Amino acid sequence: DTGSAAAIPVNPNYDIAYVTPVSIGTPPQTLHLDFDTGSSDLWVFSSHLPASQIRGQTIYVPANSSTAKLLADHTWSITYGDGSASRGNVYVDNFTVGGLTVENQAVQCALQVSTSFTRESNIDGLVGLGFSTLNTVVPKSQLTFFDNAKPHMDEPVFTADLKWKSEGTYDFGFIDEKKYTGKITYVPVNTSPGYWTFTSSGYAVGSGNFSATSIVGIADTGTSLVYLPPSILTAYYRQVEGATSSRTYGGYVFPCNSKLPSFTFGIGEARITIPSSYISYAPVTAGSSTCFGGLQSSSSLGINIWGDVALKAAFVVFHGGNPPTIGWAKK
Ligand SMILES: N[C@H]1[C@H](O)[C@@H](Sc2ccccc2)[C@@H]2OC[C@H]1O2
Repeated sequence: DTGSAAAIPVNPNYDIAYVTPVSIGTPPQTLHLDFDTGSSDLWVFSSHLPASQIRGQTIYVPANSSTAKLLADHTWSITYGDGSASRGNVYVDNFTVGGLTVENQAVQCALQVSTSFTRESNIDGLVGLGFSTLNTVVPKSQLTFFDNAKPHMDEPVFTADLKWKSEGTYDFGFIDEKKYTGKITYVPVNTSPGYWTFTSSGYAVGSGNFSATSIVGIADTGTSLVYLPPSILTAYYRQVEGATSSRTYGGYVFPCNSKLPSFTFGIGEARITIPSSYISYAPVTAGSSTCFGGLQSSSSLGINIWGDVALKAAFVVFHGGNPPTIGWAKK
């Protein structure tokens, strides 16, 4: 089996997150979910939520699906890196992404979501594509859509072709040669943390020399920005006129009309360059002439994160073989 579905920016001006249409149940209910390689719960806004927590999202109504079955006495509760959270109960149902169907997929229904989810009216839930060891369902943890689909896939892979301010694609079960140029460089993945954790071989700021240094980090489609060690941030932002690390805005900001260098990171011998336009991320508040950077410090996170700002500069292969690997190509 294979599948292919759109990755649509939730906001026309800034790539905060991307959503992908999925079908759940019988007859099919279409929701737009945030595919997240940084977590492993598949959860949806549901008919179990209080109306006060819903603001335009589409809800999944298990009662309207003839194939939905409650997983009795199972619950889940998750808190994300940005402090957002949700919790609820669990059904299994048919789950289809871009023509690829998994029967009896655990669909975690929200009974409670935090305000940052309520505020994001274009996200109807998440599809965790991290390793199933991170799934929060108790007493029995559940498998991700990828783990359930893998045995039926032509190849045990999914790929991310995210794009700057435009619609990209998630493909499942195949690698589309038309979506990238040159070769795909694969590097090992450490699955123990439960994320797609890999080691980058170094970085360069603009046209500067490449600094060979191992950077352990995760590829996280659910995180908007790139979070790296402070030393790398200093090296980057000292090239940006008027850049400062702002306590007010919680990160590096600069005048929106400042000239920004590109940022290159290494994957083995290969190099991926993030264009400067991706790094001038967004005005700190609507209409402001101060902009927030797409590269920020990971010092408060305890983990380096290659989020959408980096991922959309590449074609990324999440290879679920034994052992899993991650592949990066220019496009
Ligand atoms: N893996 C990421 C996850 O997808 C999001 S959850 C989320 C929260 C609000 C709005 C949209 C998504 C959160 O930020 C970083 C990390 O946790």
